[in-house]
Amino acid sequence: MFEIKNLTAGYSNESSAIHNINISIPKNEICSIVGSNGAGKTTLLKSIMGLMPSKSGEIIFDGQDISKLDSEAISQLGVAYVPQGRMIFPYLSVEENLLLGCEVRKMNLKKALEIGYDYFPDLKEIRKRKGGMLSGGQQQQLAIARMLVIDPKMILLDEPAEGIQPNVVQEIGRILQKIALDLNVTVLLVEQFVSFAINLSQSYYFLQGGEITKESRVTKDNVHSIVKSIKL
Ligand SMILES: Nc1ncnc2c1ncn2[C@@H]1O[C@H](COP(=O)(O)OP(=O)(O)OP(=O)(O)O)[C@@H](O)[C@H]1O
Repeated sequence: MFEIKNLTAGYSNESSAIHNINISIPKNEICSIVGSNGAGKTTLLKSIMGLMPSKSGEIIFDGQDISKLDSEAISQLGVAYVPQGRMIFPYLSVEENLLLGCEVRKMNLKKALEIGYDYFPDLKEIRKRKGGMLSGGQQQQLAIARMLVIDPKMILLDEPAEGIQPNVVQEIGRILQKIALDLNVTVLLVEQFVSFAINLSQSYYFLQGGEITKESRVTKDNVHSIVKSIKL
């Protein structure tokens, strides 16, 4: 179980971008945080990842409070983060981008590439292409594959559907479900593309003005009513 308890964080002493956030995600499930521009989605992910200090609260990963750890220590524990914009290195090839992650974790390079290409076979076809020449969908696939090769326990994704064609988005969603199931990875994604995110997830939270205003498990029976009820 991944848990956030009463988390408050912000960019100045006077105000907070996220207030009193409580979230729990069972192991190997996919959870979405949906919210409009400025709701606090990126702030939440950065707080989890140790990229901005929290003011109060706890973040429990694998039974340990990680809220005071730095980002290096958090990634060593197995939490991987794909930021908005994906951070693909434009002058490196697809394969070089993939191998960069391995350097950090001292992985077996051949095995790491096999895992990446296994889940994203299209990337193998274009492995010599420079990162800057890829489409948005290919970049997102590469960013997720780069996380996979370092054998994460949890993946945080900031708006993975942004700027990507609907059919490619659906394909990425399908692969994320497979990754969570096959590799025992917990996935937390933040999104504005509500139907994509909710359909992919076992639970969701609605973030408005830095606070959670709605939350629920997602089932086959309630998925459509949840999607209809959220207006960004
Ligand atoms: N570096 C910063 N300094 C000061 N305030 C910031 C900073 N980054 C974000 N904010 C503010 O914090 C609040 C939450 O922003 P955040 O980027 O977390 O929202 P978001 O939901 O990710 O939005 P978007 O979908 O546009 O990326 C907003 O009011 C924003 O203006």
